[in-house]
Amino acid sequence: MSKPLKVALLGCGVVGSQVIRLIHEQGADLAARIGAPLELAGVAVRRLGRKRDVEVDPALLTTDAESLVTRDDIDIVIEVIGGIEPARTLITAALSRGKSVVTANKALLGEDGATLHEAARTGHGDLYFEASVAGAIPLLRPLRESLVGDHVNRVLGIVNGTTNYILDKMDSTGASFTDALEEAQTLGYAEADPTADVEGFDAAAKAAILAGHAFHSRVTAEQVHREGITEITATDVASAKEMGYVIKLLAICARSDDGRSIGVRVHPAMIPRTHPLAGVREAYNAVFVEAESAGELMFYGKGAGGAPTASAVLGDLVAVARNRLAGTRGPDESTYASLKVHPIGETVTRCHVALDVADKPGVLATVAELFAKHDVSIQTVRQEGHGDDAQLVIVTHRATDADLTATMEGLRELDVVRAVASVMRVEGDE
Ligand SMILES: NC(=O)C1=CN([C@@H]2O[C@H](COP(=O)(O)OP(=O)(O)OC[C@H]3O[C@@H](n4cnc5c(N)ncnc54)[C@H](OP(=O)(O)O)[C@@H]3O)[C@@H](O)[C@H]2O)C=CC1
Ligand SMILES: N[C@@H](CC=O)C(=O)O
Repeated sequence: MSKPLKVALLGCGVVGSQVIRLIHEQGADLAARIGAPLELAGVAVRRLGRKRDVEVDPALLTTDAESLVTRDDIDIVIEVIGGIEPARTLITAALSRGKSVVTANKALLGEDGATLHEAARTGHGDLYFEASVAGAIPLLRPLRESLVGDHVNRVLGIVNGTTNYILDKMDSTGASFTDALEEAQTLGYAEADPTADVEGFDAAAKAAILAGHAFHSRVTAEQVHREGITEITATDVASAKEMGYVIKLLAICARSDDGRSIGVRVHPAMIPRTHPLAGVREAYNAVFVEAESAGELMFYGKGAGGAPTASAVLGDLVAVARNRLAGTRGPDESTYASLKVHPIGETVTRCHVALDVADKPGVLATVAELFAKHDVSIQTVRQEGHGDDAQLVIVTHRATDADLTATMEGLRELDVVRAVASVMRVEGDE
């Protein structure tokens, strides 16, 4: 057995406290799997004297994270503080000194992953971050390693537990968005300020990381088209249900038809109730990967929570510890092939639209003519109600988002259309 590897932990909150618990409870097993014991050498927090969810030796606690990560005797740094700063400065300081880093920080990787990967490359250390996307679900390592010889065409999934919980409650109980959000907050899924979840920022950061690994390209969260779920009403959810669909917040990363660029987007979409993603309930996550040779793969599990996320952190911890002992590094992510991210207008998608109209001759013809003018082909059209209260419900074939958007704008200006009652993308049944 080699001499102990010294670990510095930055953050002792929801995830950090569970990391400490696992290191303590499974110390002997981890040592056997690694070939050296792990020694927790310091824990950086914001406030001393706060009650923790795990017992921590007070002598290990410090508010001086910078001194901890730059200590010569530290081998591995685990960052579970979150946010951009000071996390970025601390991680780069550790990597540039040749330490290995494990992080769960999707916000930072989504905003500025390139800086971290470059620091890992020049410092000859490891940067592992399985926990940053979909918590406990092994997803990045399969993309980084198992599927690296294949050609991924699409990654499609539910990567935010809070929004999935809210949409699932709206679907199963008829709750309003506000009531479902309140329930998610009571259960501890959503933060007191749930903006990052409900506005899609969290999912967009994860989509950027996923797309980067699936397509070996550099993608930032800023390049991800993002729409949240705050505008979705109980009526939208109920009418989707009536038509055999369920609304989910999806992250979609897809190669363009000509293979020369990728589209990366996060938005609510209607999927058929028979689609496997429709069965993903509560705060669970699930991701489909479609690869040329492997075919369709589905990953499912807990995307959030202290213990599930700590499980992914521990997996990375063992991997970087083994690498250090073997004097090697994991895959180098700093030299990406560069597929460009195309703008949302070039993305090909389908649309469901409900129009309030009067039930009289010529209305359907005028509406159909507008779709044709913008090169959007209609797949199905159905009329509900009659007289002054009629509604045309139209589902399109695949068209570019630019053509669909121009069609929706045109519909709002047509005299025969009293209101565009709802517009939503449709995925999963082409
Ligand atoms: N919670 C989850 O389900 C998941 C979280 N993640 C990611 O894991 C990371 C951690 O999340 P989570 O554990 O929920 O966050 P918490 O807010 O629960 O914990 C953050 C910890 O960081 C400490 N901290 C904050 N600022 C500093 C600082 N400047 N110096 C030293 N310590 C500091 C806090 O100290 P103090 O306790 O004193 O305030 C706290 O212990 C984030 O990147 C998050 O996105 C990823 C997947 C799931
Ligand atoms: N807020 C996230 C948890 C961490 O990634 C979610 O709800 O999925």
